[in-house]
Amino acid sequence: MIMLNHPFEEATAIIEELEIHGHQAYFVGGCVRDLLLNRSIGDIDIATSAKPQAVQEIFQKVIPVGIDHGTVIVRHNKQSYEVTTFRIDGSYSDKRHPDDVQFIQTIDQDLKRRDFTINALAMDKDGSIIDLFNGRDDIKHKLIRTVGNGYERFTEDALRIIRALRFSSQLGFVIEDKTLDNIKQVQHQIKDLAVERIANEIVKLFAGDFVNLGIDYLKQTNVYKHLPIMIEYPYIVERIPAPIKPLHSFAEIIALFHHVESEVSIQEWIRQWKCSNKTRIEALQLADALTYYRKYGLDNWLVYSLHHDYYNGFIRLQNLLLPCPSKISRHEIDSIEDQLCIQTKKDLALDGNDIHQLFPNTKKGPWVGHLLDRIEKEVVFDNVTNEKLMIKEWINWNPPEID
Ligand SMILES: Nc1ccn([C@@H]2O[C@H](COP(=O)(O)OP(=O)(O)OP(=O)(O)O)[C@@H](O)[C@H]2O)c(=O)n1
Ligand SMILES: [Mg+2]
Repeated sequence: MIMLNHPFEEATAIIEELEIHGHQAYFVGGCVRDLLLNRSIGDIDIATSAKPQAVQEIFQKVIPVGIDHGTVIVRHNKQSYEVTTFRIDGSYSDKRHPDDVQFIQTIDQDLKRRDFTINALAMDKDGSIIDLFNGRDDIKHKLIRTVGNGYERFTEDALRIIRALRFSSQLGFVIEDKTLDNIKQVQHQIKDLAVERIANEIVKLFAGDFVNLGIDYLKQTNVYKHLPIMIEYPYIVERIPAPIKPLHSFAEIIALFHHVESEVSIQEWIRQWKCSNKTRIEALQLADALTYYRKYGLDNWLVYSLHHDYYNGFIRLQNLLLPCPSKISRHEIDSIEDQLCIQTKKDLALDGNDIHQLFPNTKKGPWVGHLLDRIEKEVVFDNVTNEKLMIKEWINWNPPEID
């Protein structure tokens, strides 16, 4: 038995409440695995014999996020807990009714439907563990192994193939031989998955502490040949520098791939992987910064153009690509930032109106913007002081090309 501390202690109240109402309830999945591994606990998931309707009646604050699949979020002391009814998935045994799930009364069958032995653990409120598939042994031996027949587990949900690789990357675990064979047999089904689900797992894979192991599996299994863009440009995976360090976002991953094969535009990555606008902006900024660095190195303009939030991502990526002695530090970037005399174009001491007053007889046009761009660069590089008079003087010597 294990002494349960935070965050399990707080969640015990949910299990007790379900038990008081005559139901069974356990901690399940990743939280139990991570507890045994001494890793920080992400979400706490609870499995129960109570039907979703009953769960909703027992607790005051609930969010019915996936009633059809038996999942209700219970809010307790400002925390969210996913409470899911014991179930077997109809879709797994009968592909004709994909959303058909069947609620059941015992946890055994529920554990049997899960992906890997290390994830098929349940724990009661006192810390006793139910381990029907030797998940604890596999944790001890650092092994990723499917529960039962791997071919079936992966056919039920091909995302589990990518999950296997991402767990190896997060935990530094080896994929057990048969499981690896099954991955190779079923991987062509990856193409039918929603790309957003794959992207979620790929982000975790590239963020893992053992990312190089994850990437090795990606190559060794040929799984990457079933992923968008990598289908068409399989060699880009070979071009990932090795070893790498963990990356923190999908945008960083895209920027890295774009750097090793610029023929695939950021836009294309965003389109095929259905990324958010936020990811698009971040990836474009990072890719621009890497390209600029390759040409000019680290200077005022690079730091000025790159959004503050992406400094660390840029450093992470750039340092993968640079030999050891020339690595960039955050301190280096911060001290350049501190000395920048403007933060944005709006900080320029002179604007479009001022320019029109300087050239009262000249028609408005794109030349005004171009001139401002040049001024901005001169000011950022400290070639011109950011004062109206000084800038006007500069314009005198560097007259605009009027279109
Ligand atoms: N395709 C999937 C996804 C999930 N699960 C089961 O549902 C649990 C919870 O899923 P999820 O939160 O996605 O994964 P975790 O293992 O909890 O990992 P993480 O720590 O990243 O949340 C898993 O442990 C596993 O038992 C599964 O069997 N098959
Ligand atoms: Mg989880």
